[in-house]
Amino acid sequence: MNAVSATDLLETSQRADAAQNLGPAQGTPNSDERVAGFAPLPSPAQVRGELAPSAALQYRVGRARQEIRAVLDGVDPRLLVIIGPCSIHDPQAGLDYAARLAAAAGRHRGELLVLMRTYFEKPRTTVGWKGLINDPALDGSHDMAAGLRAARRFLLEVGELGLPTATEFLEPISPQYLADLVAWGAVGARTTESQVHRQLVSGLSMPVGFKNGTDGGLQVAVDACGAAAAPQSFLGIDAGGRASMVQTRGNTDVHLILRGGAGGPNYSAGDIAAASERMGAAGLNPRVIVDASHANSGKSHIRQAEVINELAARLAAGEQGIAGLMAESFLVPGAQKLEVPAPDAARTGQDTPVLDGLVYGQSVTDACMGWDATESALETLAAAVRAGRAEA
Ligand SMILES: O=C[C@H](O)[C@H](O)COP(=O)(O)O
Ligand SMILES: C=C(OP(=O)(O)O)C(=O)O
Repeated sequence: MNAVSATDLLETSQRADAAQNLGPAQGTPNSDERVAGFAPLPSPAQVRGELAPSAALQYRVGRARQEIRAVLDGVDPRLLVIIGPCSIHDPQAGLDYAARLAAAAGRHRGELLVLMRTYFEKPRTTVGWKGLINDPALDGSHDMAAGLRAARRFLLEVGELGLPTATEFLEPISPQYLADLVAWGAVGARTTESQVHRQLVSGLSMPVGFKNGTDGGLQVAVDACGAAAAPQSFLGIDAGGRASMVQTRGNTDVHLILRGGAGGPNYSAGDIAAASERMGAAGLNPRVIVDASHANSGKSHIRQAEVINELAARLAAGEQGIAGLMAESFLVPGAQKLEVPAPDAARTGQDTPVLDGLVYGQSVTDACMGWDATESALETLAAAVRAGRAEA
């Protein structure tokens, strides 16, 4: 074995860091031993100032949140439909999709309150591409300042089409950059049990749904709603990007999202009644959102459309308790594989145009229904809501 000196190792890692534009780790002795470097980001206030919403859009975001609350509380008899790509990887294709969805949402506005999934942060089971904010060039270059701006720009553009936006909050810092443009939020199955995410939700301004755990466990999500509804004090950042003690008032618009689990789907009428009862017993909103994707469809986009049809038939027959549905949909059905290079490779974000090698409008994460299936799912759901009203 060749002897490698500590100096050699240090020089090698410094060269790699320089290639990635990382500053030196700044810790005192014995700290940051595994940190390759820190790259400062613009503050949330700076990015919000550069990409500011019009007064009309600010009004629309607030108005959409009120409408979502009314649907969740059963005051507005429409069905909430949270639909769109599993992840936004190509803003241009995302906007093409948004334009089509905005038109369809307008056609069905009497029955459906349609929000677009604008998901920029992907929780991974192990490793993989973690979304547009984390790696906007999809090549391992991790230009997060560009990613935050791209996500914010996308929210502005979708908002200007008149479509309310929905996103998963994963990193506790990113909401300061984006949340003012988001009408509805989710905490995913992998983070529902996390205290950090529950605290975060307690301070978010929009309604937020917690998913049941990946094992199918409901109690973690019921507990999450209880924790997020309460005032909390925790460590966070302010708009200037300063580390801060954050004190919240609690989010009373929290609710449950059933997404199935390791034991299979959980969208039967019995599952929904049991979940509603558990939430009601805890003093929380008993009306739930059903995710037709993920473990409720075995991640099959074909099965997802069938799940929507089953749920539509039940809504048409007058079933109560379902406030909304979530579905993953994009322009082209299915998904394609994205090969992300090894994290230690030095990249610029410009020399590998990953998008050029991908199918336009097809998911690079979970499989999505294509546009035709999406349009007919929205029609089926709108008809089901009309029939359900006649039934009641
Ligand atoms: O919704 C997306 C995925 O299901 C989630 O991010 C986990 O993905 P993974 O299991 O492929 O990492
Ligand atoms: C990651 C997601 O879902 P889940 O947390 O249910 O796996 C998602 O909706 O994108």
